Amino acid sequence: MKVIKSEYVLSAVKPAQYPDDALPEFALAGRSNVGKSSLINCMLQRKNLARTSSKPGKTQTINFYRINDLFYFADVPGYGFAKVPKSVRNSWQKMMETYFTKRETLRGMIQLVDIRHAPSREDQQMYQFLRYLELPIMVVATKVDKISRNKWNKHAKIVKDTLQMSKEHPLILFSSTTKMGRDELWQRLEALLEDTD
Ligand SMILES: Nc1nc2c(ncn2[C@@H]2O[C@H](COP(=O)(O)OP(=O)(O)OP(=O)(O)O)[C@@H](O)[C@H]2O)c(=O)[nH]1
Ligand SMILES: [Mg+2]
Repeated sequence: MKVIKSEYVLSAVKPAQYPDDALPEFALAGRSNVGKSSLINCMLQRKNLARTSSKPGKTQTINFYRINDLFYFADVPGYGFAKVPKSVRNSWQKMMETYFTKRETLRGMIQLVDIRHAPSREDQQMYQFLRYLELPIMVVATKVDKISRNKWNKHAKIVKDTLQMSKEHPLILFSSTTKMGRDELWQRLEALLEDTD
């Protein structure tokens, strides 16, 4: 996709605040610091449209980005971040559960895992939860630039096996640093946008 226009629209913590123009939407999911906001910037070739940080817990609201006036990316807070108080974590979790289950315009989910590590229990739970929603899922194994090429296949297999990934769902090896996987993810997203139009 040629990105002609990409803009931050708004941040929401509850459904009444979500954009209501009914454009299709793709949401990110993954633990804190895995690279969700970085992936959005990489896809849009924007350095700092979505705010990133080397410290986990940067994204704290659901942030909506509109692309080519055609669809949205929704950036979300990550899970598994121990350093915020439990009450805050619980409210994030509720906010996310509401968003994932109630958002009718969701056309697909991009679940990120870190290629370097076997998916955590929370990653596994998230994948199961997304399957239950019956939306298209793309699993993105990111930070591929951090391991050597001869380990990619082995690590990809660990991701697939640990998540018990369905053959329906693609695993895309990705790096926001080198842009590896960017074209493949765009192809998947474009196909989903065309599918149900
Ligand atoms: N080497 C490398 N670093 C990455 C990659 N993607 C993200 N990072 C780095 O990882 C850190 C976290 O990235 P973010 O995009 O802020 O992560 P996030 O998932 O949005 O985190 P939260 O908002 O806290 O949930 C930053 O320091 C990024 O520069 C990647 O593909 N390769
Ligand atoms: Mg973020």
